Amino acid sequence: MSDTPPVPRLHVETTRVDDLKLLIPLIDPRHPLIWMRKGQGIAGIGEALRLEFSGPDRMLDACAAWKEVVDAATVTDPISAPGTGLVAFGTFAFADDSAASSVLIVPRLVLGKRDGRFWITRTSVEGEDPASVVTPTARPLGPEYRISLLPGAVSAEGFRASVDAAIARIADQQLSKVVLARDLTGHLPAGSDLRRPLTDLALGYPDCWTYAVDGFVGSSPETLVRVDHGTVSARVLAGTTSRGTDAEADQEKAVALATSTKDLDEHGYAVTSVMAALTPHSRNLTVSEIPFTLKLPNLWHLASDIEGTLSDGSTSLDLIAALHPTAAVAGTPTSSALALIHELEPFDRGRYAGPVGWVGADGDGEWAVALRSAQVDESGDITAFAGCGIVTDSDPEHEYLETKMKFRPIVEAFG
Ligand SMILES: C=C(O[C@H]1C=CC=C(C(=O)O)[C@@H]1O)C(=O)O
Repeated sequence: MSDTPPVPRLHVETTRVDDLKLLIPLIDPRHPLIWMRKGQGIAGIGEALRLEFSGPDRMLDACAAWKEVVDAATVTDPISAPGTGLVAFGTFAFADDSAASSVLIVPRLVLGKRDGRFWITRTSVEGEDPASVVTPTARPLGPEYRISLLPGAVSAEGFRASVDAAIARIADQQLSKVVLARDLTGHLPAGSDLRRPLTDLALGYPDCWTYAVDGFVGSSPETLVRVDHGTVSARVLAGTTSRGTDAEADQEKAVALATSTKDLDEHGYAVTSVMAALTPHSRNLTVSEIPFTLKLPNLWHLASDIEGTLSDGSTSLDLIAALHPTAAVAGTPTSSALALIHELEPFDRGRYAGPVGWVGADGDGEWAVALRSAQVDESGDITAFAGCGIVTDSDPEHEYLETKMKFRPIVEAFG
């Protein structure tokens, strides 16, 4: 007899509503579920279904489990737009051997806004009274709090030493690029309202994907993959510099980044890895001819947009499984880079640099690379990571300062 629990039969109903003002005040202060950019997106409340995965096949297992959930569900969706109908929010661990769980969560209630359309999706499990899924009202934010995030397992010196070691391995031709991270840790006061940092992130970084799934929060500028009615797209980032202190200096920084051989090399590895992963699943795949400079409040990135048409019916979950980990967060070649990360980073990255996003019933979805993130545990412990691509011309002090810039969104949202 199989001991696999039966797949729950979900009853899902989307209805159009006239208006939804701000999404964040509507969500749970302690267990927020959100995915938004430029003020649009989806917010979730409660859990109708939670699926957990781990190990090397965590994403492929999620694909299979999601298909069963979709097949068993009854969905009424008169809008049929990205984020309507049955959706799950998801976050996946970076490493195959991570102790962090990877999850798909179907909320009881999803509130969505996109292109002037607003909707509410109610989900109940068969046997439950659908009327028990009540519409929330905005709740005032809880008391203000400010915490310090301090170096955790890796000190500034430790990070610089790891970068030195990585440069030596690259010089030895053991690999071409590796992405090394360091951690900051802190503790939140009991009952802290996570909608506060999320509001700061969403307002401060409107062009990034602001996300919260299972205590994992952040604002990422990097789209791992987006699948929408047969089109596939991604935004690859790698190569970073600081913002200038005035308009002229800022422009000079952008020009220097766009012409830096070191950053263009670092970027090239990341683009190649994404193209290689998407090519078997797409046709007409195009990439920006030369990388462009992407301006964020805390830094400049080199960016390339990739777009194509899906050729094999892959879902967004299939594609995150194919793409992860790209050379923007691991390195090149992938296996040597992962081995070096394992050797030089004395911590489990958890969900940092893994895929975070959502998937719909038809497999479409939007996934970011979980950068500029922090994991908040039930105890209030918080851990954040930031990393940099190391190539042959990297400089340890420069890379350390780059991690400081990358921590800024999280450090300022919580501090
Ligand atoms: C690994 C991170 O950023 C990646 C994405 C953009 C630019 C990067 C870089 O310039 O090193 C990294 O590849 C991070 O933010 O922790």
